Amino acid sequence: MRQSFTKMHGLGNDFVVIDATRRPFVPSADDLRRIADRRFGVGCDQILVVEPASAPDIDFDYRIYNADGSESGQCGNGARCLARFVRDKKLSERDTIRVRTQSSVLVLQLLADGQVRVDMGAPRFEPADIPMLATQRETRYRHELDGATLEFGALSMGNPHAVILVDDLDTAPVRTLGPRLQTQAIFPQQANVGFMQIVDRDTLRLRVYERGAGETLACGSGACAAAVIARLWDRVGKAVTVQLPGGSLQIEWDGEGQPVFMTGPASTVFTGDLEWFNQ
Ligand SMILES: N[C@@H](CCC[C@H](N)C(=O)O)C(=O)O
Repeated sequence: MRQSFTKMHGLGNDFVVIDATRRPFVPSADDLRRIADRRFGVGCDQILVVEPASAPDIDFDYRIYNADGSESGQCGNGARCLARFVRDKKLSERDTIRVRTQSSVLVLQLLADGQVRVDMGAPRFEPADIPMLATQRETRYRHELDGATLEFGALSMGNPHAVILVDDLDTAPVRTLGPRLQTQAIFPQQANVGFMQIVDRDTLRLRVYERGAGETLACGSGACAAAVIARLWDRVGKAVTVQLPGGSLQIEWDGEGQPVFMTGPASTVFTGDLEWFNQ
């Protein structure tokens, strides 16, 4: 039997989305890498799978796989695409749905203008929750790397993030320092590494070297992480526009213990069938 899929993107962070509500989709890591391959497969940063709800208070389970076959507990741009997908495929008629990932419950709201607003949950800062090997929570962590002291903020948005402040995003060492910091032993599950430039109190610029996918055109959870860290460092207010290479997201955060809200677009590109995927 063929496996149908929908190709979608959120600001150029692209996805293969699969409906597993009626028939299970149980891919191996090799299957996932093949789907994500931009030459031998469909090509994407992440594969998103919609599954039947595993608890009464949610609408769907939402599984997230990176292009390298690893699984994550969070994908913000994917969450917006999932809301669009569920509506377009008539899996739900509701404007607001609750989905459960490996690590979080997210509330997705389809807005009248076609954008999607996501309650991403509250950021977690305790090192054990990120997870990160550190003796105590810090607003700024310092880490010796390649003979220099690197300063960054760290938190979990349901997945681990480190955020580095830079003066000039265009020349930031995203593809060299990103993978170096990502794979340090202080991050036992690795981390998504964001490079953030402050434009003004309402605006950030951001590039993210993602775990399992490399640098992407946008990272929704990374945008939330950057906005939270910038607010903790008193560099922005409670609502910020985060400008990513693929476009902008609106992020709102009321402070410690409160959820982060992310608003942005979700686009469908095409649908197809995986001819080789038989289950
Ligand atoms: N692109 C995503 C994040 C996807 C998962 C991430 N690479 C991880 O491994 O945690 C987003 O929009 O949040």
